[in-house]
Amino acid sequence: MEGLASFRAVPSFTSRPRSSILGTALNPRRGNSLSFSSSSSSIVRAQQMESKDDEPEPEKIELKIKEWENSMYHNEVAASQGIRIRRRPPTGPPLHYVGPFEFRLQNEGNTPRNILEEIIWHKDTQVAQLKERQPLYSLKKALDNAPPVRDFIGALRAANSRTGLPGLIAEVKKASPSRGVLRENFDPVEIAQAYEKGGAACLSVLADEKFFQGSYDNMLAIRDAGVKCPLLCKEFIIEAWQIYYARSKGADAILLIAAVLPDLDIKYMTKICKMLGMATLVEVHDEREMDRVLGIEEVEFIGINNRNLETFEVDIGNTKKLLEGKRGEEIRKRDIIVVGESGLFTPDDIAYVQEAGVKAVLVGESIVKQSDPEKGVAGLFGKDISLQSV
Ligand SMILES: O=P(O)(O)OC[C@@H](O)[C@@H](O)c1c[nH]c2ccccc12
Repeated sequence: MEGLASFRAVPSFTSRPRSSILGTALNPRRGNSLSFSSSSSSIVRAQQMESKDDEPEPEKIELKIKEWENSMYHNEVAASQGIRIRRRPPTGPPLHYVGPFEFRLQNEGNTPRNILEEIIWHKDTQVAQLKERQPLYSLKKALDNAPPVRDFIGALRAANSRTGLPGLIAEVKKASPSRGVLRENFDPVEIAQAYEKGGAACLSVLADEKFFQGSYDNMLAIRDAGVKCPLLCKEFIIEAWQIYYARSKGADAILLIAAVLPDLDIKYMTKICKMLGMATLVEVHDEREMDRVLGIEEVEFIGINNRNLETFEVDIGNTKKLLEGKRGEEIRKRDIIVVGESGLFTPDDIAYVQEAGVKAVLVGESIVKQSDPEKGVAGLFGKDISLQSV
């Protein structure tokens, strides 16, 4: 099993473990607990906690360290890359007495610092439950029956060539934490069909139920209805398992958020998407994230989110800012497709981000809340961009 390390437990008779106790694992045969201290290598030294008088014989103990070690390693690496989002609540209560409950600091212990962190902590629990129900080996079998993958980036390039405007990724989104319910009478298939008729090149389908009232199954329903637009699974990816799961539900592209994932995760997950024939949209919000992502050679498809996912502030000037100077030159040299995301409502907004250098736009609110989303698409671009029009 991944992350399992086996070693010979070398009984130690020190009265207490070295350094801080970072985790414990039960020794299945003896019911006692082991402590292990921090170590830079993936094999940690373990020490018997048994009291001196027991004569523990050396024994081969398998110690599952994946969660503990990855959690420690992940947080350190993430912090070194400027990632503020923690993958899961810090374990246990605050490490020191913080006074009566009513005087506790808001950010003490297990309180998420912002909505993005709250969503990621929810994902951590949700993905663990989904994996229990459908382990990776069974998911890989489900992939044999998945609908064929389609060329997401190719569809955007074709639309851009056809209309001379940025290719539209139209978002099937019922609600969001920042805007609440956008559309009460929400039929994902009807909305997808209207977007396609209006000229959308691709669709973005929210999968998260708790915060966006979305569903993975909406992707299958949209495909079963005969919609040809390739689908982006709009989800908060924290583990590779989710990529396989999205593919099994008909996704053609995956979103990876740089504010959440360290570089190595982005690199690794991009390779998995490529192996599955899927596109990987890597999303950035600021210069540091853009520079990190440009440093990953596998990246060919970048989204600039004009919305700060921690504060919900929206500024379409963000797209222009991140495409200026050396960054823009690097992107053009590598022919990286850039998507302008969020806060786009009018033809002037589209013209502004197109002038900045995007070849595609990701739009949700301004068209999903229209009574006729097909007309909403024409209103967004200021002209009919449907296949019948040009
Ligand atoms: O509804 P808007 O402002 O048009 O934004 C759409 C899309 O960009 C937005 O939903 C989005 C882009 N990246 C995200 C990451 C998580 C959640 C949501 C998003």
